[in-house]
Amino acid sequence: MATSVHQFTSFSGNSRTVISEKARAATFSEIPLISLEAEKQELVRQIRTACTQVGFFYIKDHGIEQKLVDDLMNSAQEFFRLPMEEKNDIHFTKSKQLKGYEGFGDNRTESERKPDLNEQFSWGYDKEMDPDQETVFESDSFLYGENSWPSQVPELRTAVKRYFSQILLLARRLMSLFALALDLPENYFVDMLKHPGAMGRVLHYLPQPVEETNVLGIGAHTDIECCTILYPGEVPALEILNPEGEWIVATPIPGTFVINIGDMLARWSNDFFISTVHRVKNITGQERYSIPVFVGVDYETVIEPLETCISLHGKKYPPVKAGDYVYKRLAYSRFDKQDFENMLDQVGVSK
Ligand SMILES: O=C(O)CCC(=O)C(=O)O
Ligand SMILES: [Fe+2]
Repeated sequence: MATSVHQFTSFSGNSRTVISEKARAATFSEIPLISLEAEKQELVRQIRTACTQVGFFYIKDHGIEQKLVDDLMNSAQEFFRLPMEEKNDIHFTKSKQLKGYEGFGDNRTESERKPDLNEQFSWGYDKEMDPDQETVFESDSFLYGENSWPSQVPELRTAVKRYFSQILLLARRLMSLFALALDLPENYFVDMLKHPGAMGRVLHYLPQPVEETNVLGIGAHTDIECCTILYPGEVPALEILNPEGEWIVATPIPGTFVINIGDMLARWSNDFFISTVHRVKNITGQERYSIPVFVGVDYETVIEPLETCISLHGKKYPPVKAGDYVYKRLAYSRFDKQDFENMLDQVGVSK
């Protein structure tokens, strides 16, 4: 049996053994590379294998132009270069939906709540950015609020809109493939992506000391929503925990996105799809930027293990409302215990 250096327990209560703090490079067979232009049945087969065995995969032939990514990266970098006081004008604590700027150490993603060595700019779904928008948009969720944009860099808003609108289309495409991979009707999840609880962010990581694991770009965690569509930039620093308990580096492959399953889809599929533990350890000596988009369903949706996935183990998770689940998780890593509880009271989410 492998010697454990560390035990990692995710928010869902699943526990994983880590056998070494040091990461090694991944081979392609460990993190599959999937072409979205593959023949449909074959594509669904590859997606099912990736989601049930790895929880992470690269996609190519996705149709998103690199220019949209570059424009967003450039304007976000311009924002990050602003003086701290100006960035703090849109500090996330001023937004009920926790959108806007988060400084170094504001976020404590890891279960032991060590501060993350990154700053970030976040936005949420807005129907103006959605090419497939419903004409009627009705929701009682407070999470669909205004985004916080920096007045100093107006092009950031334009670049986000252009990028996010294309990513939303890709998100619906991926979610229909996930439905097929779970033997559900193709539109099963897409019908719950009418005004999806999707959020995007640009992250800026500083280089960190080579063998320091006490401070990480992002501490070990699993993602909250159904899946994440990540543009990982060019700097290799994203590490994923493989079934043997080793950290392996998901090296960026030009022209691809990294897709991973999050806890919402793991819960929905009763852990048939794996929400894989990952972290960012930037020991390259270079600054790093990445753009994850977290794809969640309409915030009103109740998520409960699917009948098609409960035969072996029964239902492993109680039902949760998507918006409550997301908010609780976001607030948990951003506030201390007392403030966290006050925030939940204020927005009416049960503890
Ligand atoms: O920056 C990355 O590569 C990953 C970011 C991440 O894991 C997250 O924001 O949840
Ligand atoms: Fe993540």
